[in-house]
Amino acid sequence: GTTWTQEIVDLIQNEGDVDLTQRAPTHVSFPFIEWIIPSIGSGLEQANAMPSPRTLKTHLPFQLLPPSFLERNCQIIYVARNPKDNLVSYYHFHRMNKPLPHSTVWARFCQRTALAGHLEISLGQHFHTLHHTQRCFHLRTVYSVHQDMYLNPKHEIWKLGEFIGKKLDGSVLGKIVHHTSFDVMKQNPMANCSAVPAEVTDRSVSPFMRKGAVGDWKNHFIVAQNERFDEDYQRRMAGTSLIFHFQF
Ligand SMILES: Nc1ncnc2c1ncn2[C@@H]1O[C@H](COP(=O)(O)OS(=O)(=O)O)[C@@H](OP(=O)(O)O)[C@H]1O
Repeated sequence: GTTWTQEIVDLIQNEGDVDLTQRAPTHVSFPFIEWIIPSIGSGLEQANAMPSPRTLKTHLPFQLLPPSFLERNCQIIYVARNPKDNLVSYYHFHRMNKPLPHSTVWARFCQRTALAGHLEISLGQHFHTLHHTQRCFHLRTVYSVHQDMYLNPKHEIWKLGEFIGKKLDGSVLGKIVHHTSFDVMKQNPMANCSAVPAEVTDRSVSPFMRKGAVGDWKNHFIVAQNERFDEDYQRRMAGTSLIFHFQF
């Protein structure tokens, strides 16, 4: 849901002006701070060259964020997704992302990443939500949860607007809902990640915007994987107030 949220935030900041959000691909408008791609450069340098206020992207877990994020009282939009759907999406992302360790077989990916806790995936532990919810209760943080955006996009976009400090009227809200719907975004070359260089992604293996659905995990997990996952989930997420629903 990160790219989705980025497009929503861009439209909120530009008060629904679609032409303005077409100025550049997402990774150019929003520096991805831990990203270094030879043909694009370093996200950190890109961020440093930008005037404030800047909107940045990171996949770093909370404890690895630069301390200035807290010292300077940055606003944080934390994007989370039902971890089963997230794992499935990640699996397909790994298949099409050339620099990442290749894992062609779902059963192996599922076993090694989520269940055995190996750091085979690019961004470390699959569950970093717990750390986050425990540590930043008092910070300027809002949660943007994929399934909530999917089920009630208008409300979630309104909520993000309030957080950012933009009052969105009904027509702007409707416009943002439309332009950030899966089908419209998938056709938008500035928002669908098709501008990411071919040295990084091979979209012939799997498109970046693949399904965007809630509940696709049911097409991948077998019963035993699901049971193991549930056990792990209970253990790792005990104590967090963030609730995901799996029954779709
Ligand atoms: N508009 C919209 N609606 C619904 N879903 C959307 C949308 N935009 C992106 N997506 C889905 O988000 C998944 C990619 O996640 P991220 O953007 O977080 O990936 S990234 O790590 O930041 O590159 C990936 O999910 P899957 O399709 O399930 O693989 C995208 O399709």
